[in-house]
Order: sequence, then structure tokens, then C-alpha cells
Amino acid sequence: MKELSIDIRSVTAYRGGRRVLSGFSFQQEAGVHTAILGPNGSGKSTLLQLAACELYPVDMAESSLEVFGRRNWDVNLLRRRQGIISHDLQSHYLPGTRGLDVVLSGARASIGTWAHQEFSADEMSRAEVLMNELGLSGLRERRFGDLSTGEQRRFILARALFLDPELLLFDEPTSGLDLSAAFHYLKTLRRLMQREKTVLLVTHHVHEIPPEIGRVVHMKEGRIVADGPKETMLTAPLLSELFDVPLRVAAVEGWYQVFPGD
Ligand SMILES: Nc1ncnc2c1ncn2[C@@H]1O[C@H](COP(=O)(O)OP(=O)(O)OP(=O)(O)O)[C@@H](O)[C@H]1O
Repeated sequence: MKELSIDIRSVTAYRGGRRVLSGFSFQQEAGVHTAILGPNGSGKSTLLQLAACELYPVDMAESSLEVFGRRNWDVNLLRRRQGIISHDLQSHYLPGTRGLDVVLSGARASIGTWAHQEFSADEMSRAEVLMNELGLSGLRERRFGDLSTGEQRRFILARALFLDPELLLFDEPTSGLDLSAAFHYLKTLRRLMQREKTVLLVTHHVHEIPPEIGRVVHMKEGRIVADGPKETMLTAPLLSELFDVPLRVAAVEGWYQVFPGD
């Protein structure tokens, strides 16, 4: 087995006083692109928050949570190895934040930048390179609140890439994006996977699982109910059971789409 990027064993986790995960385990090997698929409320984002050390499980003798083989992380150091791209993070940026500052905030793993913060010439040029790569250079001075959802998402991705992490955590990557923005964004995601970044994405949409994703994990009511190679997981019987609705599935060149089954 390769190195484990994420190793969660027998954890119990609460959100807002509600127990969401109980005796929950999940491992991800470095280099294995993985999608966590499940209906609304199944606990996917909670799993991602645990993996990102944004949420801590209940301290119990049988439980453990290791990220890159370590239990305790200084988040500033962790963000050098792991980037997060989520709608939640996107919604935390103040509307007046400049696009460039969203990207630069990735240098300090912070949300936003402050007047007293200084960035080196290398950091400024890193921000420029990322904005250029993601087609954001023309938007560098724009207020975050005046950008489209797709443009904001790309700025959040640039922020996550700032420290060149090896693992990227995506929460519903294309939610809120129109077809053109979604396809453009998925193309970027594929490029990152081809460039040796490992991706862990959570979603309730099979159509945003790119061909490079090899492993699909089905999650329902806080539990993993199926886990295996994508082709064996994205079948009509298993997806119908996962979402409690009859479904048909079509696959085209590694992409999948579902349709009503009755
Ligand atoms: N702050 C909170 N307070 C109480 N319950 C919460 C809180 N956050 C999440 N939950 C509950 O935890 C459960 C799991 O939520 P989670 O966001 O992990 O699910 P999800 O699978 O990511 O859902 P979705 O696909 O809708 O984003 C849900 O039942 C949700 O209502």
C-alpha cells in the first residue's frame, strides 16, 4: 500500500450538537483520485472537514485521525500539502476583497489579507502565474463580490494552489456554475490530476466526476455503503439504492450521467 494521505479510523464527529458520524473509517492513498458520492446530508462535507483538520472528532481510545501520517497539524503547515476548494470557503470572503488578495491569502492559509501584511516579490509573482494559468489576470483588481460564481471559484482554486499542495479537497466542484463555467473548471481539475495532484472530491452529482477519478465511495446516512473502482460503483442498481430513486446510467468516454429509471 502507498502512503496514506488520509487515515480516519473509528471516529465519531458532531456538527452543531448533532452526531453525524459514528465509528466511521476512511483511508485515502496518495495518488488515488477519489470521489465521495452520496445524497444530501449523508455526511460528505463532514468527512471533508475532518480530512482538512477543520473539524475534530470526539477524543476516544479507539479513534484516530491522521493526515499524511501525523495526528496534530499546524494548519499553516498542513496547507502546504493540502488545498481546500469549497463553496463554504468561497462564501466566507468579504465582497470588497480584491481578486489578487484572495489568491495571496493562500500564502498565509488565511481568509483575506490585512493592510499590515507584506508579500515578497516571489509571492507576488506566484499569484500572477496562478491568475494567468486560471484566466484570472484581467480580474485581479475586481471586488470578489462583483465576480460571477465561476470566477470566484477559480480565485478560490488559485488560493488553494498557492503553496503547491499535493492533495486537493473539492466540495461539489461545479455547484452553481453554468455549463461553460463547469466544463472549463472540470478541464482545469483534470489538468491538475494529470500533473500529479491527488484529488478527493465530494459530490451528489455523478456528472462532475472526471474520467481520471479511479475510486468512488458511496456514502449514506453517515456510513460508507460501497467503495470500489468507478466502473463498478457507477451502475444503475447501486446508484438507485444510494439515492433511493430508480435511475438509469449512461457513460461516455469516462464521464457518467444519470436519468430517471421509470
Ligand atoms: N452546523 C450544523 N448543525 C447541525 N447539524 C448539522 C450542521 N452541519 C451539518 N449538519 C447535519 O449533518 C448532516 C451531514 O451534513 P453534511 O454537510 O456533512 O452532509 P453532505 O453529505 O455534505 O450534504 P450536502 O450534499 O447537502 O452538502 C446533515 O444531516 C446536516 O443537517
